[in-house]
Amino acid sequence: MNKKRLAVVGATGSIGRSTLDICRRFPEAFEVRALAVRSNLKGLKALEGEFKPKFVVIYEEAAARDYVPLFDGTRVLKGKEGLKLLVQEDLDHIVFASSGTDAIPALMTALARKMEVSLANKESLVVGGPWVMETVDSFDQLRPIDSEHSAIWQCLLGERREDIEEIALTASGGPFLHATYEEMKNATPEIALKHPTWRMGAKITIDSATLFNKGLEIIEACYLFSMPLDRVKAVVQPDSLIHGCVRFCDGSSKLLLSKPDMRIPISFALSYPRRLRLDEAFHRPQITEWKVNFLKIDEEKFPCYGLARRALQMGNAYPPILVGADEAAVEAFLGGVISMVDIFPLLERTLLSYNGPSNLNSLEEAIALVDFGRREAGRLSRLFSERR
Ligand SMILES: NC(=O)C1=CN([C@@H]2O[C@H](COP(=O)(O)OP(=O)(O)OC[C@H]3O[C@@H](n4cnc5c(N)ncnc54)[C@H](OP(=O)(O)O)[C@@H]3O)[C@@H](O)[C@H]2O)C=CC1
Ligand SMILES: CC(=O)[C@@H](O)[C@H](O)COP(=O)(O)O
Ligand SMILES: [Mn+2]
Repeated sequence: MNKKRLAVVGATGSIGRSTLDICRRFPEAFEVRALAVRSNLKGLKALEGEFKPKFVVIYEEAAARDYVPLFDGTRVLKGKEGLKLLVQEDLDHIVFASSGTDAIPALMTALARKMEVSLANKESLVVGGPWVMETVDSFDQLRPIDSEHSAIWQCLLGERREDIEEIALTASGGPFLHATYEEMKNATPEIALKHPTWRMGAKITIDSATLFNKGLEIIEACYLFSMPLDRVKAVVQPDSLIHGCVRFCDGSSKLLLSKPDMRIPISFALSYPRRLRLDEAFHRPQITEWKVNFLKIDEEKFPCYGLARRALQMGNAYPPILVGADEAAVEAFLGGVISMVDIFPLLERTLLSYNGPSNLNSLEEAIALVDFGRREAGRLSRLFSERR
């Protein structure tokens, strides 16, 4: 079997490390040729030592100046240009596991070059869904890693589009599933960062606590599977054992169940159409341990979920604004500037402050609106904090 030559963008993060763990376990299947990070030089150095990539990309140019590669042969690329150049190299597959929106141009280049892509980064689809999807060549070129989307993708294998009635994503409900409003208002970042079922980066963990993550995932699913909003739902499944469900026109439903471990959807994206034999470290839940318990999302308690759905209905300009606004809002919460319950009004007011066209014509305009959302929510969060 030829080894798949991989690049991992966001190599030092939660998804990046899980991806590299799969590469570590299957050295006969994968060769790690390129690693990209934002600024974590220490983490990158350790990975360079282990995987000996041909080149590394450091997005923050100031940080890149201090990087002395371990091996003479390692090429160091920098900044935006570096990320774009990564796609030019001799690769079979790129994993987009970075946070934020910086890697969208590289994703577009990879897709346009018909390369295989595994996508964890949900912001790319929420911001650029229409343009990303029109560049995708085939069902298996863009392979979702986000657990719910991987589940739906797997449920759809071998099915006809016109037979799908409804798609349902599951939500864990986050750490505040049973909390009161007062408890959420007084929650410290430390409490909000304690996710009940998944270990993830800080930004997505806070999004899970407000259920904004599920709102983003609804938008991600609508674009990815080309489904109208009224046929894409989310339900709470507190154990995170079931990740997604598709209901078909004959009354049958398919569910995908696995232990909550991101290495499982990652391995499927990397090895599709094969499956890798993951060892007992992945503890397959026994059938008698399965709990098929679902709850409705409490939209009053978690208004960020509905706000994201509304944003998609309002036009393709609004999801990018929300993405930028939420980055600023989560940063303000983690920095102690606002309370967790301020995140919703901050996002809503940022959306309302936009008075440009509801529908955009280009990806560049969408990316510009992420910046608008970030700036506007940053400004509003300072006002919120003065009033506290
Ligand atoms: N964690 C999870 O289980 C899941 C995550 N996702 C999505 O996957 C993405 C990553 O999440 P997660 O792994 O939790 O995030 P982390 O915060 O753990 O890691 C982010 C990674 O992205 C890198 N990065 C950030 N900006 C850039 C850039 N401009 N260029 C190159 N690298 C960059 C960081 O580098 P550095 O270390 O140098 O800062 C780091 O390696 C997000 O979009 C998230 O929504 C989706 C489903 C599940
Ligand atoms: C692992 C994964 O895919 C995350 O996006 C997950 O969905 C977060 O958990 P919540 O269901 O709590 O948002
Ligand atoms: Mn998810």
